[in-house]
Amino acid sequence: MKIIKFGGSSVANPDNIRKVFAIIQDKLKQQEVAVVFSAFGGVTESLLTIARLAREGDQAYRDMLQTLEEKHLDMVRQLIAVQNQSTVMTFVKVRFNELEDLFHGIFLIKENSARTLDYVVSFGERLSTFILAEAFAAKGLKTQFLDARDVIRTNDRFGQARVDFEVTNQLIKDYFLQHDGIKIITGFIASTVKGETTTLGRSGSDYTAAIFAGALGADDLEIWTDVSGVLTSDPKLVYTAFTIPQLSYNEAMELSHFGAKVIFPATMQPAMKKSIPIYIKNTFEPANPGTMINGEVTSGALIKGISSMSNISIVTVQGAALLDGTAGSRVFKALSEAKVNIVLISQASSEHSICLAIKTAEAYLAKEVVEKEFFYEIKSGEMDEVYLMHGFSTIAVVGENMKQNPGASGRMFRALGRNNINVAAIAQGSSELNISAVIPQADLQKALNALHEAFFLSENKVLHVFLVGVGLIGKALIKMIANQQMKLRDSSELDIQIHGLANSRYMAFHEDGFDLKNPYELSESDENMDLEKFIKTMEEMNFSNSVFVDCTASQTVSDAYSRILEAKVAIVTPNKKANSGSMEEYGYLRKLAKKRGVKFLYETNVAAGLPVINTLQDLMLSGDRVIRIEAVLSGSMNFIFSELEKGDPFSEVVRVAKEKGFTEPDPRDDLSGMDVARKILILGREAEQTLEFDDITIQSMVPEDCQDAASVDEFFEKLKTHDIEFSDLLKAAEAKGEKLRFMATLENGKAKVGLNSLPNEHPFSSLSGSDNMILLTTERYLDRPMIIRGPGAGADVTAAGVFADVIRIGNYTRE
Ligand SMILES: Nc1ncnc2c1ncn2[C@@H]1O[C@H](COP(=O)(O)OP(=O)(O)O)[C@@H](O)[C@H]1O
Ligand SMILES: N[C@@H](CC(=O)OP(=O)(O)O)C(=O)O
Repeated sequence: MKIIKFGGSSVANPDNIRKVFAIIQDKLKQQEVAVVFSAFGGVTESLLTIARLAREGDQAYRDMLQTLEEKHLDMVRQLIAVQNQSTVMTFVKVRFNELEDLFHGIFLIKENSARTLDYVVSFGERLSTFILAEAFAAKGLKTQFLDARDVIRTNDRFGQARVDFEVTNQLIKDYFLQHDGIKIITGFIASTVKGETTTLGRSGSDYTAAIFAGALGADDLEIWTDVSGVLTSDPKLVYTAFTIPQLSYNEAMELSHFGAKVIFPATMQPAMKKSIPIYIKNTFEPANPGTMINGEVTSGALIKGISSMSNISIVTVQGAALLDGTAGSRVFKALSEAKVNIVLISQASSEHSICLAIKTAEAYLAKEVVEKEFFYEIKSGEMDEVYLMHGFSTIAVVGENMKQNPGASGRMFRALGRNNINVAAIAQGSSELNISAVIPQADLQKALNALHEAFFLSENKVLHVFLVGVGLIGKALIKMIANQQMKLRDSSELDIQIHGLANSRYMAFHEDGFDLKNPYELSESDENMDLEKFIKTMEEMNFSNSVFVDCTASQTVSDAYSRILEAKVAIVTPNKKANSGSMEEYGYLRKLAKKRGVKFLYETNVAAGLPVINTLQDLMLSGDRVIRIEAVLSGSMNFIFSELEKGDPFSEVVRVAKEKGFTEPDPRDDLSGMDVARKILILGREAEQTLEFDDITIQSMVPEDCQDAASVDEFFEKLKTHDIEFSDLLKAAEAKGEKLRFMATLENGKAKVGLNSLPNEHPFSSLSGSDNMILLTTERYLDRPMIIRGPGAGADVTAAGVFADVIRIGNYTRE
């Protein structure tokens, strides 16, 4: 004998039901089965809402009831041929007439007790199961509709009744002996000895199925739902969750107790007692093996799954009175008598306070009953008033292997801490089957994903990128990530996803990550760019391992860095603005990044993708000291002064440089030396020197009268009048066998930027085109300085440098 249960999601509509019937028919080919059904998806919830509206005197309950009746009649029409419909139609209508009377009564007396509500919701399973039994019988199979109230006896704890197994098991066995046909059984509902309707707790149909399996000594029990088994985490919150092939009864119980809704915790007891295996299967993917739950404890992964529960409040009971040995038990007794469920308990060894996680809906009742119990102690000041805090979730990592293998709690709290998630309370069962924590509800999804990554995907780190500035560099970066995505996944176990994109006008987001193979083009159909909103959305998406990539040259964007780092989001940028501002800001950003445990990387601030900043940082970290930095840091200036040697006039060379795209649109931005000054400022700071921009001596290459030229054309006209001066400079250098190079120097804490005449043997003299070159003279590299040379500008090399920084973040965040 096999017991199969189909949940509300499996019977939510006629299409699903046809799949369910196919599964049952398939099973029947192999062995005898009995089937347990829940109410049609969403019906229990609707009945509870209608009852609430009626109690509140809201007439809207009538329309909702009508809609619900229509839904059931429609099921009959769609599942059963017209000629066989009448009995079922009558059954449905009679039940809805009764419901109408019932709700009218609630409407009049404005009361719906737990007893009434149990009766109300029982209609869900009674209606669905009767309709399904008739529809199945119409296929020519002998069926037997069984209202479980006839065989499951419980106490009168309405809403969450306890089963009297002795009586129930006998009644079930007798019923099965006395009745033929395939039993089609209502889940969830039962009755007291007096015949009052009770329920087994929300989602209790799984339990019904287990009760039947236990009573009949079934070979196995199958729970069919809308997911392929118990997953490592709720797939609605963790997209990378995957099916756990096998769980022990204890592990399954623990996961479900802490919120894995896929199976009802109590289900395990009757099955466990008789060692009946439970299979969790997917109605919409029947071939998937799903999860098997049995008595075995398998070795392997440190934990099996992570579950969570929302709408939790923290109830703190505190005061000297608790030091008295009996006070703790008084707290729990008071709560138990009031039927308040405690999700988690945490008590410091001082025993001075107890912290309880309780569903918010029950928290006020908890406060009330505990304060009543300790009325005199509170009055005398031996105990504080019970303190409530709302807006929390519990999160639990579960697995029997934690017993033998230490390290689970370290990994759990490291992952939470790294993602800036505050832990309000912690508990670890003495069985070491679970470690649970209470965290702010707003951080739940982030926490689940961070833990999931830390425990299951540590080989595959996911980085969530938010890219501002989809210009030349930004576009090149997206292309590079797209080309490398597979390789990074396979060889570096790094998964990079882009969730936010913005240019100066528009912005767009993608929860699952943009498809990089077909790059997304921002357009007017997207939202207008609003940096505040961009950052807010990034914060709300609340991913673990988020990286903000700034490929703009904007001061406004760099002004937001502190806020971004504060939110524990890493930053990667070629934008020099933040690092070339005040020394105070430079220091602050570094301190903040360190404090928040995230990286701020900007290798491309200087010389594009050339490894200058990383090299400097490594030298400093390893104890070297910089004596001198000499550098050609402007590709455009180098192009201009090396081209000048060919004999063309200065203004003409500058014009060609502009036409080739080597200069800024207004070449004065390069000729002024300001950009080079910013770069040497940053290098100086990386060399641990305290430098402000104003400390730098800058020799501008823009003649004074050209500075005020209103347009670029006018500038070129005026520049012509200075061609002679530049050719004289060149001639003077050549006469000495030297070359002109525009360079930056830092020595003895002084930085300067300007044109130098250098001997032919100087490394800079060999530089041509738009290359950059940096000479680092340090205590270790004293006789022969370290030379870094290569293309120092261009979208591709800069994007490559940004990409390398992003990958570096992936490696930093790895455990
Ligand atoms: N660890 C988990 N594994 C699988 N599903 C989970 C888990 N945690 C929560 N769930 C949720 O449980 C749902 C199935 O439970 P439920 O809706 O009660 O199903 P049914 O209607 O079949 O009884 C899934 O759709 C899923 O969102
Ligand atoms: N219908 C009941 C019982 C149940 O178990 O439903 P489901 O199998 O859809 O979770 C409820 O919603 O609580």
